[in-house]
Formats: sequence, C-alpha cells, structure tokens
Amino acid sequence: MTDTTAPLWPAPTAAAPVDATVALPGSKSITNRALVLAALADRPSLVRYPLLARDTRLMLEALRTLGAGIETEADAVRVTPGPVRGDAAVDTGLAGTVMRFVPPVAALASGDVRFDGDAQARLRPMGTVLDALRVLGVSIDDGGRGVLPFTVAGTGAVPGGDVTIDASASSQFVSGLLLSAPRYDKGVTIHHDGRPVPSQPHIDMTVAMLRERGVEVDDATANTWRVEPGAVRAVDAVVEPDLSNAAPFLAAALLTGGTVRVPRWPSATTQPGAQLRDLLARMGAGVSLDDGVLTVRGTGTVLGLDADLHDVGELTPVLAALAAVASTPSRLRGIAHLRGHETDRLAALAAEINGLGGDVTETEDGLAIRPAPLRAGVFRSYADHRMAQAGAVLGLVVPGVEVEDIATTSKTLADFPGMWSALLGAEPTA
Ligand SMILES: O=C(O)C1=C[C@@H](OP(=O)(O)O)[C@@H](O)[C@H](O)C1
Ligand SMILES: C=C(OP(=O)(O)O)C(=O)O
Repeated sequence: MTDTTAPLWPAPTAAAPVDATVALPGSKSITNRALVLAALADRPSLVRYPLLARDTRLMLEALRTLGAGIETEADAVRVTPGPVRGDAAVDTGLAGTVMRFVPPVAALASGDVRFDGDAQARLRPMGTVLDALRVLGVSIDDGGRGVLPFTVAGTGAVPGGDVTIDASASSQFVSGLLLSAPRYDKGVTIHHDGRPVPSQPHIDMTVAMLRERGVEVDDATANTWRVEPGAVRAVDAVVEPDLSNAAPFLAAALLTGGTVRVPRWPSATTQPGAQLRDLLARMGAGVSLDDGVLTVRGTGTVLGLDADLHDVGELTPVLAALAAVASTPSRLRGIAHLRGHETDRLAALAAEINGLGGDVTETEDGLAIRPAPLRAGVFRSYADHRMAQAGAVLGLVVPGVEVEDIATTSKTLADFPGMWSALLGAEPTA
C-alpha cells in the first residue's frame, strides 16, 4: 500500500563527491531483542544507546502495556521487569520484530492480549508463529486467517516443549520463539522443516544475546534450536550502531566518488550489515576499517553485483539501487522471502526502478538488473523505509527523482532526511 496523499520529497542530487562522517543510531534488531530480554529478565537493567525510532518505540510501548517499567534516560532506557499483564492491546505498526517477538511474551500474560498493526502489516506472514505457540500450549484466536489482527489468550504460564515449523519465510519466526523460550515451563526445542531459513545472522544474534544473559541454548544441530528453561539474567546492554542503516550513506560514497566514514563500526558482530564491507568492495569501493571507523571510498566505478543475499536480505533495496546505475549487469539471488517484508520488495524495486527507465526483471528468487540510463520521475516507497532510502540513493545521480513518503524512513531512523542533508552539506567546497 502506498500513501498517495504523502508529499513528494525532491531527492537532492550530489553536486560534488560526498565527504562525511555519519554517526548512526543503534541497531533496530539489537535494540528490540535487548528490550524483550530486559522485560523478561530477573531484575532491572539498562539498554544503552538504543535506537529510538518507530519500530523500537512500538516495542517500548508494547512491553510497557504488558507490565514492564520503562524509563527513558539520556542515551539509555531503563527496563524494570514485572509480571506479564493481560487485558492489553499491542500496536505492532509495520514492525516485524514487534509482531513476531511480542506474541510469545504475551503468551505468558494472565489474560487476553490483542494485536493489530498498520493495514500493510495485516499482509505479513504470521501463521507460523501462531501455530507454533498453539503447539507449545497457547490459545490464540486469529479467526483462522494466520495474520494480524489476533488475540493471544494468556493463562499466566506456557508449557513449552517441541515444535516443528517452516521458517523459510522469515528468520523472525525462530527468533521470536527463542527469545521467550527460557520463561516457558519446559523451555522450547524448535525444528525447522522447509526451504533454508533466511537471515542466519539474525538468528545468531538471538542465540548470542540469550547466551550473554545466562540462557542455555543448543544450536549445534542444523535447523534445530533448544532453549533450556531458566532465568534470563539482567545485563546492561550496549547497542551497536545499525549497520544496515549505514547502507544508503556508504552507497553515496560509492556513487559520487566520495568518502564516507562510520564511527563505532564493530570489529565483530552478528549484524548482517557487516557484509556491506565485502559487498561494496565487490561493487568497486575502497573499504577499510581502522580503529573502529569504517571508511568507504568511491573510485568512480560502480560495478554490477552477482550475489546471494539470502542471509542479508534487508540490504537488498539499497544494493538494487546501486546496481541500477552500475556499469555491468547484476543478479541478486536467494531473496524470495522479501515478498513478505514491509511490502513485496522484489515487485516494488522492479516497478520503481523501471519507472525511472531502468531495466529490472523479477526472477523466482530475486532480481536481474541491467544497466540502463535513468531519468527523472516519482519513486514510490510503499510505506517501506528501505524503498525510500533506495529512492534517495538513486536521486544522488539521477536529477529529478521525487521520493513519495520520505517520512516512512522513521521506521528505523528518526531523521533520515536531516542525516541525508548533512551528508550532502558536508561536501568540500573546492
Ligand atoms: O530479526 C530481525 O531483527 C530481523 C530479521 C530479518 O527478517 P527476515 O528473516 O524476515 O528477513 C531482517 O530482514 C529484519 O529486518 C530484521
Ligand atoms: C525487513 C525489515 O523489517 P522488519 O523488522 O519489519 O521485518 C527491514 O527493516 O528491512
């Protein structure tokens, strides 16, 4: 769905190579995991440098509604766990992490918890999570539809146990169950049966964050995860910068032949955005990491990319935008599951890049993108933050691109337009 009443944002073209240092806010994925685990923990804790954007504010509100104490301090959120409360309503917005991570928490409530979200959220796959919770002993009324809205009927405890799911449509089905599993009476063992699970780094992130809090997790067998029941230890967490949100800024360096530096870039991380180092280098960038600062330099060449993005699907929109202005063809593979993201991202990218004169075809599991001269036009964002970012990236080198609903970027960045202006304002004035 697209907001046809939203104003058009004239995407600025780069008058010169960019030269900027971009400090990125916290990772959406780490923030929302840290908040859920803090709400389920054995005592209060701090989540430091959290992302404060729509998806994480929805998570804060959901956990507050379910009984956690939430206090926002300078650069931190203090979370005080409490008994999970029923007779509550949770707004998921369009956040996959809220709609997949919070129902397993609500299953611990004493009473009903109703879930609903944006109109577009009602299209995102949920049935696997709901069916799994039923197998683990939870009663849920979804009217037989397997999507939002639905009601989780908590009884104050969840038996837990063994469940087999098909998580090929989203790794979040696995992560959501794992995060609450230590609080279920028998813990949880998940077996995946189906095509490969996408976004493995995000599952690794879930497992690592559980272990950091003293939870016993066995992931030694492929496609099986076992979480033992037990306390979730409260830890003060430091949230890394959101490396996936680095993508449009780093892309600007590549496209304009400029330089972009991102401080606090972790040397080791489970974030999929870490793979931008390799992916952008393959597209022609000079990439270096020194003293925690990632530097990406454009060399004046943007090469096409042939890559399997199954593990790093959320990088696709920006990489597709780069590929659309590359000098050689690209194949982006392994990303059929993007059809269930904020919007059908494969259809949306093909439609919007082609709308500017591009040459993109959808394949069964991705996109084939061939070089073509692009022209001015409207780039629709379909309420998808990363589509809007892709439009901004194209606008750097294609004069006259207007991005519809740039405000949708607030899903994971409080002020993307401001950051984008600062990026361009930092051009050397030579
Ligand atoms: O667990 C997470 O934090 C995420 C997992 C991934 O979901 P999918 O596995 O559905 O792609 C990713 O695309 C999303 O942006 C965030
Ligand atoms: C797929 C994404 O988000 P969500 O967490 O809503 O699934 C994304 O941010 O690219």
